Amino acid sequence: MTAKMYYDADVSMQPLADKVVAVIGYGSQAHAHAQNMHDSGVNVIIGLREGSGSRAKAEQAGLQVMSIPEATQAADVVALLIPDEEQPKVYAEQMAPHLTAGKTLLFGHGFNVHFGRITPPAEVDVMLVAPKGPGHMLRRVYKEGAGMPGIFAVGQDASGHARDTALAYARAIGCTRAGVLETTFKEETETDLFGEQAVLCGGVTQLIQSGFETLVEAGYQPEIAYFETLHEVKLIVDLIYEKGFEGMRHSISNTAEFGDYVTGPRIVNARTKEEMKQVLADIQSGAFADRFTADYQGGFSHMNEQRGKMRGHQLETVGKELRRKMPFINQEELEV
Ligand SMILES: NC(=O)C1=CN([C@@H]2O[C@H](COP(=O)(O)OP(=O)(O)OC[C@H]3O[C@@H](n4cnc5c(N)ncnc54)[C@H](OP(=O)(O)O)[C@@H]3O)[C@@H](O)[C@H]2O)C=CC1
Ligand SMILES: CC(=O)[C@](C)(O)C(=O)O
Ligand SMILES: [Mg+2]
Ligand SMILES: [Mg+2]
Repeated sequence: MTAKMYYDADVSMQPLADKVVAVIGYGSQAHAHAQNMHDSGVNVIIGLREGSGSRAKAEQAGLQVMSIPEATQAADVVALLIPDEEQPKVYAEQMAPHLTAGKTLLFGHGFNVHFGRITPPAEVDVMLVAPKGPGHMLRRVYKEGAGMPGIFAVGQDASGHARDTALAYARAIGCTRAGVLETTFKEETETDLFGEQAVLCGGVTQLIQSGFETLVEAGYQPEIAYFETLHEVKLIVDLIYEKGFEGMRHSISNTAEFGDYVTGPRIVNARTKEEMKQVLADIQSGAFADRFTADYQGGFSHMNEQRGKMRGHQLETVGKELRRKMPFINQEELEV
């Protein structure tokens, strides 16, 4: 192992002991950070916009809610956890005037600092703590007593002890239970964007959808196609997650393993990897960030078109019905 890994025993929560931490927002990451820190004994307050629909949910969780400027003013550490595209304006108008010397500004992703959309003042500590997974799962695994790996970076160390604050925060949200390591804003931003686009979100959904469509278009029953190309993904991935490729391949049949070696490289091939390199180049150059910002400024027309397209897809409608009959699958709406 070359990276220095940090676990619970390596990290003190002392840097947050007499501090107030404001979490700005109460969405996927924010509610998980806030509730995990609250359960870890940190003094957490929430900053929300006027008329926010999340106020009641945060208060129900026992958290004190304020306006964003008030929370920024009241806190020692301010975690900005609203959508990346919304951050620059909210930061400039409601937070920057209250970010006085000695405070800490913390991000869950390096996007806005790395791409120059937010430039914090020199007298504050600037850091990121990025859990490697969705916010709702960050909360779920914490409640189960487990943790989610995370990475942290110090962008600016005005106080001289920014690293200790970042590590304490990573521990408070449960990341040091699973393993934490140090990165830079650049490395976190580029690897996170690449991972979610090429593999985790874009890659996985396209692979599932193409497999499902291939079977259905060939006349097979959509329910079988759903079980085969979507439901079972989790079962296979759980084995990879627990035991790596070799452990997964130990569990599957020799027939499946042979087909895996023969067919895998036909589906994800040298062209795919070449394309992945282009995707990474677009991320590194800022071209993807510009495209994302432009779509946001145009009312997210591309994003909304894509959302609409998938909503009525057979993969989704059949899946919804099948999942309803599986009581062991969490049937509750996501908490926020
Ligand atoms: N989603 C994830 O799992 C991950 C996210 N991240 C990073 O975490 C950050 C937050 O992302 P995510 O959790 O997905 O965000 P969400 O989309 O879940 O954020 C929603 C929250 O942001 C608030 N909000 C939205 N717009 C505004 C605005 N203009 N003014 C004030 N509040 C606003 C909403 O307020 P209201 O409640 O009033 O509607 C809501 O509380 C990003 O930097 C992201 O890259 C990092 C790792 C994983
Ligand atoms: C969940 C997570 O890690 C992502 C995919 O990076 C994100 O939601 O931005
Ligand atoms: Mg991520
Ligand atoms: Mg991300």
